Amino acid sequence: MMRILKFSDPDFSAQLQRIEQRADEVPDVIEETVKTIIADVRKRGDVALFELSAKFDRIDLTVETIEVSAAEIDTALAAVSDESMAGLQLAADRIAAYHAKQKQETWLSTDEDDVLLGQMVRPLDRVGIYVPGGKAAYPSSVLMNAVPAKVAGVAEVIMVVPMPGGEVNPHVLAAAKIAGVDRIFKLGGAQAVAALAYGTASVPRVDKITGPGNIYVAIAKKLVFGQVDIDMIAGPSEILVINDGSGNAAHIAADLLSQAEHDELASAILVTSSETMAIAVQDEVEKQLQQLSRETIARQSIDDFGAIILAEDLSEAIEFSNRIAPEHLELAVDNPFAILSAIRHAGAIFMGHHTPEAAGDYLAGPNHTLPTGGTARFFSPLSLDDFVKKSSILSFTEGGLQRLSQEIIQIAELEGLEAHAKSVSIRLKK
Ligand SMILES: NC(=O)c1ccc[n+]([C@@H]2O[C@H](COP(=O)([O-])OP(=O)(O)OC[C@H]3O[C@@H](n4cnc5c(N)ncnc54)[C@H](O)[C@@H]3O)[C@@H](O)[C@H]2O)c1
Ligand SMILES: N[C@H](CO)Cc1c[nH]c[nH+]1
Ligand SMILES: [Zn+2]
Repeated sequence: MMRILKFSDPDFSAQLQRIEQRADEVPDVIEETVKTIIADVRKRGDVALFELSAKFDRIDLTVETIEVSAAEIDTALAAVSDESMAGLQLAADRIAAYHAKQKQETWLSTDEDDVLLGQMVRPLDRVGIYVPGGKAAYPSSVLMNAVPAKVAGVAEVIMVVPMPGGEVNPHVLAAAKIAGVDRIFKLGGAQAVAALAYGTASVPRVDKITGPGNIYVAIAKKLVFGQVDIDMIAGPSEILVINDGSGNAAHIAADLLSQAEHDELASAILVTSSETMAIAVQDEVEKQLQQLSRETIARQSIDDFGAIILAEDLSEAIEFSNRIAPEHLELAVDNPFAILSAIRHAGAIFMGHHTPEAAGDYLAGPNHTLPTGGTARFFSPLSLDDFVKKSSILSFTEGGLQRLSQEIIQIAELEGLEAHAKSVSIRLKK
């Protein structure tokens, strides 16, 4: 049973601690495993990948089979219905259109006649995208990562996806084809992240790794940061629903379960100012849980990291949500736009009673790769910015340098850096 708690209940603090430490404590236990895996891949390359994939994904890989072949892609495409292809294409088009709006242009400013300044935007050369595939296959995650990379102009997109038991998911490969992924490797978990970060004989080293994954993937990304860039920590899914008593309990329960079914470590929370709604959602969750094929996963997530919280009013609910900084925040209230400005931290905000989180997961357009574990306090959703980098442009005329030279020399002398000062003074007209 999903528990109904008030902020003043002693049980509430205990549950809040579990929820907040979900992202902190587990890594301590698992970090050593991930470190060992990364070190092994660095040292033994492909051989380590073959052994680890056999161990964790029950798949026998060789140099010949580690990469998905053109023939495997053709077989997959033949197995996908026209309707599924059309659905994936619609999603890809909407994601591309949304992300195209995020494009930043190279600019040069001529505010000062004798000094030209600007910023050049360039796509990354090679990006690795992690597509989860342990407990479920995620064609949508292929699109959410690869489409923006291609819109940004990334030359080479390398995808890794685990294929447990050697099973190839045709929809994942179809999504990769639609999105224009360049190469696909049958790798998952920390070993896939390590291969992308350091490169092996088979897997090319990338400049940046993006994409969500389970706790092993999230920690591996954290550990290789610096060797490569990463997007964010996008770990086990989360949803927090703020409700004012309006709306439909069955809809709210369905939205909570839509994230709980991802992972035992997922978190689903309702904060409502209505006791009637709290009880109705509690009943609905129980009813709907029993109908889910992934009931065991969803139930554990609900028991361990779920809660229905009874708030005094909407302000109390919003304050709590800002503390959690959820990956997905649903404002299931009559007038969501009236409270939007009070929301300080959330990966994505779903407004009103007709915007289920699942619409954002699949095809609304915004990215579904979002910060989790409270990191929405400082991380943003995956966006076009993740696939480009910028160079500053500086161009002085002789007169421009003359005009600003005294201050440059002055600051160089303040720092005691003589050669810096001289590099300017040597150019000045006597
Ligand atoms: N935030 C987002 O945008 C987003 C999007 C989609 C999915 N998700 C999340 O991604 C996750 C997907 O998880 P998943 O497990 O289905 O797939 P996954 O691909 O992330 O993880 C599977 C891999 O984990 C590794 N692994 C499993 N058990 C291990 C162990 N004991 N030791 C070492 N390695 C081990 C294996 O190598 C396996 O290949 C879920 O938590 C889901 O909520 C998040
Ligand atoms: N809700 C996930 C992000 O946390 C994304 C996803 C993919 N498929 C279904 N859902
Ligand atoms: Zn989802």
